[in-house]
Amino acid sequence: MQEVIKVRQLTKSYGELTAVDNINLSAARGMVFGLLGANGAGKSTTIECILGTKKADQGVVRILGTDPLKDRKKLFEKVGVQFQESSYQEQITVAELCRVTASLYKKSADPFELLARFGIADKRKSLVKDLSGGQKQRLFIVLALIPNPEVVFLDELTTGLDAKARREVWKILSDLKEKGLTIFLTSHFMDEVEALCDCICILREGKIVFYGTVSEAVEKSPYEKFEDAYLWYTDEEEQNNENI
Ligand SMILES: Nc1ncnc2c1ncn2[C@@H]1O[C@H](COP(=O)(O)OP(=O)(O)OP(=O)(O)O)[C@@H](O)[C@H]1O
Repeated sequence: MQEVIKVRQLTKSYGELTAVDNINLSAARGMVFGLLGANGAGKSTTIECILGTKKADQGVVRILGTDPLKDRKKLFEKVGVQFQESSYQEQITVAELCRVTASLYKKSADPFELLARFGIADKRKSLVKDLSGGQKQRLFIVLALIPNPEVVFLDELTTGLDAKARREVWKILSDLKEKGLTIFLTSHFMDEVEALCDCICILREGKIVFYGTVSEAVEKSPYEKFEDAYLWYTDEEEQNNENI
């Protein structure tokens, strides 16, 4: 098993608040790993510390065996990241943004083939700011895949997508996974997590409250449906389990 993402004893605080509290996780090649938790649980902070865009207070992170803080250049070609809208300038078209992004990489995928796969090829000439929320979201996944990455980080994967588009995105990601892509995602949709994730980690107030497969999460909870189990793990009042 090739460990593509390795996190050991990662901790990050903002002043008094410990946003990520001593977490360990591991994702193998070709795996879809889901980082879950309620708003404010620490998902984005964890991803930023893994990517090295935020400096952790403590812990070890390796992506493809490399320290992201020390060897950013080496990882740049191999890691795709879905950024949020604010990262882009206002007056740029979809085609321009795709071309500029592709020009940054030695072996980029064909951006127009990706736009077609994600059903937004007809928007090439539109300004990014004029796209609908769901079209933007699809574009941001396309941009993350342009490097032809070995591992991709997708934060709130299909937020804003309609039901059909979500299914299409799941299918494309499943195909890429079959080809060996490692996918690290966050999502608030439990049907999506069930459809895609091989392994999940549920955070509550920065701590891991469950780590394993979706079916194990259900088995170790008092519920039969994953969404009910998930809510139980994330609810401070209700649960008092010792899964970790
Ligand atoms: N720059 C910051 N300064 C101070 N506190 C922060 C900062 N960034 C995040 N936090 C706090 O850290 C905690 C974890 O935030 P984080 O954004 O990692 O959560 P999240 O799980 O990604 O949430 P969401 O699902 O809402 O995106 C929250 O309580 C948040 O308010």
